[in-house]
Amino acid sequence: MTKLDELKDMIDMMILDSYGLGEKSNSIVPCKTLLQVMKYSTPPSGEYMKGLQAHTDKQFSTVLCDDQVSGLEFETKDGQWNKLSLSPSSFIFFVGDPLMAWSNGRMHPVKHRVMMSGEKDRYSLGAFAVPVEGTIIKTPKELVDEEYPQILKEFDHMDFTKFSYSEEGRAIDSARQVFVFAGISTLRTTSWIFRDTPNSCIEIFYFHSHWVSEC
Ligand SMILES: O=C(O)CCC(=O)C(=O)O
Ligand SMILES: [Fe+2]
Repeated sequence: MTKLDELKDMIDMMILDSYGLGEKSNSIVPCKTLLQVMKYSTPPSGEYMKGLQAHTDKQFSTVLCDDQVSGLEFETKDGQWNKLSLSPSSFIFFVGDPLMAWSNGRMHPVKHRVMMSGEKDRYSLGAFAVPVEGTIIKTPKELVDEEYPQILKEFDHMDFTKFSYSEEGRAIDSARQVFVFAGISTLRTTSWIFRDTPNSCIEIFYFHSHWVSEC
């Protein structure tokens, strides 16, 4: 088991404990880890250029580290974009849409993007926790109450992933896809148009994607 898996499992345990579910289970959903290295090229001088479009993660959760070349930004709840600078020894943990769904909206999948400026390429390493095939994302009954009525129907993670990459899914703002796909009270709507420009500077430099473990 890799150190990154240990970190992810520790965070899962902290989440379960914080909801009083630690006694019942020691993992949230069965996942495999997908490791991916990304390179974002330095933009033409003086430009501020998109490296990765704004999105919420479709994987269950993500542990990310970088080479201290800034570029990662996150959106606050009031719509402001802030830069995130990681120290050399730190990792960031992103709540993905499926973890938000499991927690019945108690955990917030923050929207993030990469914007490049300056003179150095950026490299990042992501360890994406991907639910194993056939996993149904379902809120435990303990997380549904009057304050938090159920917001999503249970769904197959693979079906959601396929939807998010479909033409219909791509026309919807990333953060809303899961609500359109599985929302209980949300009407199916495509009014959130996802905008993209062809001038992105992301390049998957070393797409070494392999399953490193089964948890
Ligand atoms: O490379 C980064 O800094 C962010 C990557 C990311 O958000 C993703 O791949 O989902
Ligand atoms: Fe992401």
